[in-house]
Amino acid sequence: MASHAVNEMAQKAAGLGAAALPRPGRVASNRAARKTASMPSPSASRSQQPAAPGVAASAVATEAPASTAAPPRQDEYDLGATTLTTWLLKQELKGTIDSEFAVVLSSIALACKQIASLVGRAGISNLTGLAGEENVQGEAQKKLDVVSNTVFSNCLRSTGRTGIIASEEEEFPVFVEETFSGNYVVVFDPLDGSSNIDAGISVGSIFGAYLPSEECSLEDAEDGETLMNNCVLNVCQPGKMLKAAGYCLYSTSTVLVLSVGDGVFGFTLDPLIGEFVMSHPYMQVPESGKIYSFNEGNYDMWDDDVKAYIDSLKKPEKWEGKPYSSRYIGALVGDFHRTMLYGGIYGYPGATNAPNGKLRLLYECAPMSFLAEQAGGMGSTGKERVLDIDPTAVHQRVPLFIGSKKEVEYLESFTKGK
Ligand SMILES: O=P(O)(O)OC[C@H]1O[C@](O)(COP(=O)(O)O)[C@@H](O)[C@@H]1O
Repeated sequence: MASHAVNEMAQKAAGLGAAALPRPGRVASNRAARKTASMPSPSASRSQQPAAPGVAASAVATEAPASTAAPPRQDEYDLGATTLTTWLLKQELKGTIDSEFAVVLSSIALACKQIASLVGRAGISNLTGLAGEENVQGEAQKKLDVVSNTVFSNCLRSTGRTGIIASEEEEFPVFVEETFSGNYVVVFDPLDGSSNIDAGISVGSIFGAYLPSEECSLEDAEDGETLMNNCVLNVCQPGKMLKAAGYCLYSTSTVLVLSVGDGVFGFTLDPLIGEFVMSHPYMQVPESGKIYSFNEGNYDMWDDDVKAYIDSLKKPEKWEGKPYSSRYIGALVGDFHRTMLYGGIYGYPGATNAPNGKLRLLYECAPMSFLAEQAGGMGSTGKERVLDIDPTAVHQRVPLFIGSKKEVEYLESFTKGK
């Protein structure tokens, strides 16, 4: 079933007008025509940003301030809680982000709200099952993979502040023609863990946002090919350059977790008012936790050092008589969210059939590692810090071990330097 047919179904399900869903994936062709258009140059926009110039987002965990209590209620209609909107405003006032970036993050929150409602009603709106097409990774796309990608792309485009978007579901980064300032670069996995959809088990969305690269301006692209190269270069930035990262969990509740480089905050969607309300201020991943989350079905294909590590977790005598517990949802967002709250480690090692594992650096491993570090945890390939890796391709895969600091360090004691 062609993707636009799936979109039509989503339109019906989401009650959106036909015009609202432009065809995703329009790339460079219109660029030459717009060459003359007086778009602000990426470098100009960067200097206007109150960003910490040239410094990668702080990887140091941010301590919670003395009081994270909600502000006093003004009256009975005062939510008495911090919503995502008011939190973004506070970040702007603090100069951590600017108004244009706040618009981009709000558009991502809107996309997550839409996806939450589509996921919640998938079984009764004919949105379960396959879309009949494969994505660039050779994976059979679920209908909701395609729909979530359209929803995310639409929301980002509608801001006029995103210059380039790159999705797990799109082979190439997309140059956003509608942009008129900010030119932020946004990478995303619109629906992570989609193999869980039809069974109604947790899934999620993952995203990361960068400033446009100064080294390769979109302005100077003479033709479509150069533009595409510049788009790819803009997207392929190391995780330590992230300006923000986050995920949204679609499960027993819908929880949006994000960081703009100054701690990690979680917001739960209140279905009564349709707003994300702060529920997890200054998230800190526990320093250790006796929960490991690996797909042990791949055990025989792992390196010996990873096997030795996993075997060690199961030896009760090593852990005061109580071995580690195994938990695996099969959706990175769900397993990572639990790890952020309870501690422990999630891992997707390389294997003989997939030496770099399964997960994609740009829109899965780097955003999650940014969050882990902001919350006092770690993100490692087993050999190096995920955030230090310079991506060489948009859909590049790397092994991932992420979670509590002491747990990842213990893992690295098996894998590093061997
Ligand atoms: O089924 P496996 O091999 O354990 O893989 C599950 C992992 O793959 C993922 O589903 C990633 O892939 P998708 O983004 O394509 O869903 C992760 O969320 C999850 O942790």
